[in-house]
Amino acid sequence: MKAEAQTHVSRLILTDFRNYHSLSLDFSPGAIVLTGDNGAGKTNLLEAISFLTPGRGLRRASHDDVTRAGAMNGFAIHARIEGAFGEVEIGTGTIGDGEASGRKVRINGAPARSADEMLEWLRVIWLVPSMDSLFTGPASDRRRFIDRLVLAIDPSHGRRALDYEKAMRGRNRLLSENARDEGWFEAIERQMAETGTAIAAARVEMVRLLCGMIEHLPSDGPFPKADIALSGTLEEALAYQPAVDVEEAFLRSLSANRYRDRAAGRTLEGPHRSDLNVRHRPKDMPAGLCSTGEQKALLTGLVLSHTRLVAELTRSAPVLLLDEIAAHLDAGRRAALFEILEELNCQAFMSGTDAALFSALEGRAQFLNVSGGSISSR
Ligand SMILES: Nc1ncnc2c1ncn2[C@@H]1O[C@H](COP(=O)(O)OP(=O)(O)OP(=O)(O)O)[C@@H](O)[C@H]1O
Repeated sequence: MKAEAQTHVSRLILTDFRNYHSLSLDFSPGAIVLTGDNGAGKTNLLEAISFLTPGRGLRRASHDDVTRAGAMNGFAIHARIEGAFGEVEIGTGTIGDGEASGRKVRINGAPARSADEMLEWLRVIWLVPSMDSLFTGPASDRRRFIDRLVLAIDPSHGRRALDYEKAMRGRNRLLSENARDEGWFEAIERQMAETGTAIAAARVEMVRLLCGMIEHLPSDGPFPKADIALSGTLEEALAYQPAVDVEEAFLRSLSANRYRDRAAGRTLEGPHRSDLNVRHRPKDMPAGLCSTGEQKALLTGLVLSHTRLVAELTRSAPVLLLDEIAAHLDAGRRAALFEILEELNCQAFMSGTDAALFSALEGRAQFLNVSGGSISSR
């Protein structure tokens, strides 16, 4: 079943972003293949598109890092987005605003209330090589991953996470200062319990929805549904209790454990410590113990399931950024991926050094050559 509608980036204009001094490009709605040598600027282009969503983009880079070396005034990204709603112009960057004030977002020329406003128009999902260590790296990577999935369907999740972080930093400060002010602790812990429970509940819900979407993957083939089993640790426990009891339990526990946390110098429990478990079902094995290829297939299956989920919930297929994915897949897996992308009906940017890997898409995709900060059609 094809997603009914699609949102896509139809034009992108970059100023002083990474190795692009000045670039203006028009894109077609379907598959877009970016090929070029190492260091040409393929990932940089995908990264620019990832800035059309809140956060620090697919490399989690600072504004200084993404500003072209030697540029004096920051960077700017302008995009025209087309969807069932018609057209909208999104502009973002630091030009004229300086690093201290952060990047600004404009929608149709007017300042946005916050970066989250971009999510009303466009959802961007990515799969990049740095995610290859998702299952073997620290739990914080997996928390960030699940939070990004939640954010794509619930824009208020970012605010919640910031509020929780702020409250926790306040509690940690009180702990390290050996403060005894009950009133302060109570106020901060109440806020942590409220936002922390909401964060955990949103993650539980995402895991539940994703499990449903995984069922849409093919039964066999390169990204089979039978392989993926998902669960969260804290989230799983919380999922089976009514939210308010959980909030009260978390609050009681925070209060009861001040002494322990004071000794540790930080808050030892809460959603900032939870993890996402992904298992290879047939092997009954944590994903982190699987082979590199198996991990890649599990991750690809997860990202495709999330793409389908976003398409269903928002009634519009999101934009996908797939960096160097084709190089890791054999011909059969590549063909299957292209088929799934076509079925999902999303605009998918795919990069690689070797155009031959995308030959199956001849006549069905827009092919672009990237070279030293400029881009030409093939
Ligand atoms: N702030 C910056 N200013 C200017 N150039 C930059 C900046 N940041 C990165 N670059 C340059 O961008 C290039 C890397 O581009 P990118 O990562 O997009 O390459 P790529 O085409 O994806 O290559 P690969 O195939 O090796 O992954 C490098 O040459 C790097 O020096």
